[in-house]
Amino acid sequence: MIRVDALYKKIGTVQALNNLSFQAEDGHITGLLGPNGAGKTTCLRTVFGLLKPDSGTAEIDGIDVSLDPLAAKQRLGLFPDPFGLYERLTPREYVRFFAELSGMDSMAAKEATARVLTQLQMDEIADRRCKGFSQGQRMKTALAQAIVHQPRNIILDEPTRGLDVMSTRVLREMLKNLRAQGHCVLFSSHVMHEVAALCDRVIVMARGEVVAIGSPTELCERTGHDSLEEAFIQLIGTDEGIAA
Ligand SMILES: Nc1ncnc2c1ncn2[C@@H]1O[C@H](COP(=O)(O)OP(=O)(O)OP(=O)(O)O)[C@@H](O)[C@H]1O
Repeated sequence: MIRVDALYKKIGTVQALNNLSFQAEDGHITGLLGPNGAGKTTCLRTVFGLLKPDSGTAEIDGIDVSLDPLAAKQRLGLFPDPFGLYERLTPREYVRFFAELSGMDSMAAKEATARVLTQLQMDEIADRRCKGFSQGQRMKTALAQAIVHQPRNIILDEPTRGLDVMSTRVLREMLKNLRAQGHCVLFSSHVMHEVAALCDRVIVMARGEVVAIGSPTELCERTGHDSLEEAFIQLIGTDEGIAA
């Protein structure tokens, strides 16, 4: 479970997070939806411990990220930008490297890497260099890296940005599988149909704060709109920075 409570963060003159509080549950896919500049990335970076909030707390399974970052990170996987893989490494080398970074000893990292590569049906490409990989193969490698240490919680920042339809579908299935296994999945997006297709719960944010929380259906009912896009526009108060 991921919980943020009363997070404030000012970056330069911008109040990027402004009393942000919400919870993402195990066994759910939670979407962080908001227009450009709403504070989604700032929130996820704070949850991962890359940014320190001015005040407020971020907790992973009840562990305060600021107080015990190592323990919190062991329970958290961060899906990296699949375009930024180390091209010279094979998935096996790449994933094992990150397994060791998460604190596993060499043998445990080797075994965990073999397990996750098989789980994601990557055995055939596991020992090829990432250079030249298709987007779907890159995404699988990125996901293997994020989950090799078997974190209960996984966060993804605009994971389908720049992906083609097939790769987006691969990613969707991977996220649904994680949910079915009881993981807590939190991802940011400003793409309506993606959120509608995947999320059990949506945290709608704008200007660094939560403006609504609910399932896509609940958000439609609450605003009296049939379409999610219309519901979101009403909740946010503008259509600026929204992708259909
Ligand atoms: N390093 C930085 N320097 C200056 N301003 C920043 C920095 N990082 C974030 N901000 C500002 O903080 C606010 C929130 O940015 P953030 O990247 O969290 O939004 P976002 O919801 O992820 O947006 P997008 O959908 O465009 O990626 C924005 O106004 C942004 O300009």
